[in-house]
Amino acid sequence: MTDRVVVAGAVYDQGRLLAARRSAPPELAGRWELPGGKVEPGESPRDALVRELREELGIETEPGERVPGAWPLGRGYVLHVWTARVLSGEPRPLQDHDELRWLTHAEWDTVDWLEQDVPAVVEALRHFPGPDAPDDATNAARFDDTTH
Ligand SMILES: Nc1nc2c([nH]c(=O)n2[C@H]2C[C@H](O)[C@@H](COP(=O)(O)OP(=O)(O)OP(=O)(O)O)O2)c(=O)[nH]1
Repeated sequence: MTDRVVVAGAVYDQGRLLAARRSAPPELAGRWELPGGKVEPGESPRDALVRELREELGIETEPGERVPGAWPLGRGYVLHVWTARVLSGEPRPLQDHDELRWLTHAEWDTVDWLEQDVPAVVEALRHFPGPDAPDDATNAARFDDTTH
């Protein structure tokens, strides 16, 4: 049986990556992750990501490129990561999280990531625009060209 996909966002803004601290379940609470959730049957990963980021953080986002890789989470789940830029809203920990933090590249390892997220975050950092990127729209268009 194929693993069920958990899609997570490497949400970036001004060269920083958004990290979210889980508030549940107890075995994951206090650890940091890339926000997202399970892809529902019949749903595209991009649609799932937009939905999860809206539900959990109250933001509207545009997914960019799929970060290459697939990270096993155990119990029949696998983590896929997409870059995503914020279109509107200020992220707030509405559901599943109790703290959010914007991290610069240099700060990426200053939070206690879930172990399985570490390789995903490292890979994501190689794929999201740094602070010197020309502008978000240009990057989003470039990513769209290369991902499908
Ligand atoms: N969202 C997310 N989940 C992760 C990451 N790393 C990781 O091990 N997980 C695990 C935690 C959860 O067991 C599972 C995702 O479940 P979730 O609770 O976020 O998904 P969901 O919003 O769809 O939840 P639900 O419908 O089951 O309540 O994957 C990550 O970076 N992001």
